[in-house]
Amino acid sequence: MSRISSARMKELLRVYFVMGSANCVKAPEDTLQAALTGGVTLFQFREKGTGCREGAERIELARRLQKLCREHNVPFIVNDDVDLALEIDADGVHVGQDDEEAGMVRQRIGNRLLGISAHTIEEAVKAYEQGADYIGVGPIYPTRSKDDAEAVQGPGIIKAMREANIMLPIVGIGGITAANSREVVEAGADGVAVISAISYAEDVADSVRQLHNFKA
Ligand SMILES: Cc1ncc(COP(=O)(O)OP(=O)(O)O)c(N)n1
Ligand SMILES: Cc1ncsc1CCOP(=O)(O)O
Ligand SMILES: [Mg+2]
Repeated sequence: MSRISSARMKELLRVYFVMGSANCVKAPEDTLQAALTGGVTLFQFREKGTGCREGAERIELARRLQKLCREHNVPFIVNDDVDLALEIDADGVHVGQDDEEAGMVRQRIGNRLLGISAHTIEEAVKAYEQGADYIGVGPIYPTRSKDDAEAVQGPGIIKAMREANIMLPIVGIGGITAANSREVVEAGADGVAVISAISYAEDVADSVRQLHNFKA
């Protein structure tokens, strides 16, 4: 299998659900099942934070969520943990600036999907050189889901990246809801990555459907 095309990656980024057990009101399997029914296009297993699963329990949870994604043909991305991604044969990995060096991650994962967090134009250029298939840019708006998040930048950072000729697929993240997703895409993002607007929604499937409405 060769590297994913930029066009296909952009389609997958449309509504990207990021989740771990710390983000769920119900069982993570139930939350993900509802989100898949609603039409998420990509999923990231981000098992961190208070009370998160560890060791064998973490791997078993990853496998159960991966199975659900496979049943819906939705690629399964692992946050931070390259060893776990390789162990369970995940579809890809997402790493940030403080994680394992992204160029090394690219070598380790072959043609699997690689997402890299970028907060500046310089980091976006470097992510391209390191072999990113997409960059995650944020927090765009204030978020309660990441204690160590960088400063909020607004959609303007995505516009600035596009004006600087960053052509990589971009997903905005941080505080994104159905009410503000359109301005993120209008700034140049190909899609939105979301934790709480999906995982804490009263009707999870419907929250995903609403997040799809940023384009006609
Ligand atoms: C799609 C997407 N974009 C950005 C991030 C943040 O990654 P990182 O900066 O490594 O922070 P953690 O998520 O690991 O706490 C992401 N996870 N996904
Ligand atoms: C993982 C991550 N990276 C930047 S902001 C963020 C948290 C996004 O969560 P929410 O969609 O609940 O604001
Ligand atoms: Mg990380």
